[in-house]
Amino acid sequence: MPTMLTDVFRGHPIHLPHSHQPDFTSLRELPDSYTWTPKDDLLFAATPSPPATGENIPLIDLNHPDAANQIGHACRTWGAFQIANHGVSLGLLEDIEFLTGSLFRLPVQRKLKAARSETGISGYGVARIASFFNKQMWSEGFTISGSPLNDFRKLWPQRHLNYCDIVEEYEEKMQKLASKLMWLALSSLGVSEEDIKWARLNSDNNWAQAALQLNHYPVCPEPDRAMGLAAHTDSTLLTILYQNNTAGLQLLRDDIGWVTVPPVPGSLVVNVGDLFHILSNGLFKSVLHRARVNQTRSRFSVAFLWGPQSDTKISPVPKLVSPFESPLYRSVTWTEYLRTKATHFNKALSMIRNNREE
Ligand SMILES: C=C1C[C@]23C[C@@]1(O)CC[C@H]2[C@@]12CCC[C@@](C)(C(=O)O1)[C@H]2[C@@H]3C(=O)O
Ligand SMILES: O=C(O)CCC(=O)C(=O)O
Ligand SMILES: [Fe+2]
Repeated sequence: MPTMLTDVFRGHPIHLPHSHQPDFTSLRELPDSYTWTPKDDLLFAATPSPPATGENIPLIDLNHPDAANQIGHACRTWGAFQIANHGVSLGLLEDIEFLTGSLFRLPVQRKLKAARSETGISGYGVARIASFFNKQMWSEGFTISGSPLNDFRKLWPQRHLNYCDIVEEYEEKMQKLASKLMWLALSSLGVSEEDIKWARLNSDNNWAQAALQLNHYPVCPEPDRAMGLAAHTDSTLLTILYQNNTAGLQLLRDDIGWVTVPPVPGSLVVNVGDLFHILSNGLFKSVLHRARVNQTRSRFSVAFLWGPQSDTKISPVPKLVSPFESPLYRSVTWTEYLRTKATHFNKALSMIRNNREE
């Protein structure tokens, strides 16, 4: 039996201090445990932010006839892009933003009723990657994988069914969009469905798995010394992020440093995850990103983390591997990769990399 995403961490417990979550609104000063220095994260001060160069992440109109090539170029250079005319209605984006806001505005004791367990994937708590850092992040999260019914019933005894409908519709639309984006990006490399039949990544939409990560970054008394979500790559094929109209997401570009993604109302941010980097034999960049916080506005984001069915082996597309070299990576399922990431964090990719003779 393939492991469902909901069971990925069964037998792989991780201890995260959800219950020590402070009441962010009452803090007038940044506690020491929330104060970050370059010692706590080597990338903390990679460059001043925002950078002076004015380089911006591409905004791609999905109705543009050259959208596939623009997406391919963005995946190779930035590992991310924003999209307009994506077909997801403004009403649905507003609904998911409303749901996210009302979830995080609940009293902390209520949120803790749906706390993520040590071996679970779904529920309320700090980011999974928190265990790799000495300092706490200035954020709270809620992960949905599979039906949110049980958790939502605990959070909103009266209104949970409405909210479940919103999540279901949002996931359905995101699933279709993610599949479309993947095929557009692959087509820019000359890869067709026929070329990777073995991976069962066909566009019938029934093969994928996903998690929805709701993030809240409260107003922070000392944003320059705090970290909303520390630098990481996603384990996904693709991640589609909706951010409310408040800046905070930053991408790391090798030669520039941290670049802030400006919120464009109604648009969505897409980033390449580790599995797409593997599938493209390293051509698409799994971009390091993080979230910073600010002193005046609280920020919400909703990440749709999208990957293959759990028993699907992902490996570099043979067409993209030179006949004189071995593929850059060994094959791996999403389950195997998530477990490797849960133990080795940012070393996970290098652990499945093939050693090549130079
Ligand atoms: C499917 C998943 C990807 C994710 C781990 C998870 O099991 C559910 C949450 C996801 C998330 C969201 C915030 C950043 C991240 C690194 C984390 O700690 O939890 C990602 C994980 C990932 O992409 O590896
Ligand atoms: O909130 C953001 O801008 C980033 C969120 C993110 O990276 C994630 O949920 O994986
Ligand atoms: Fe992320």
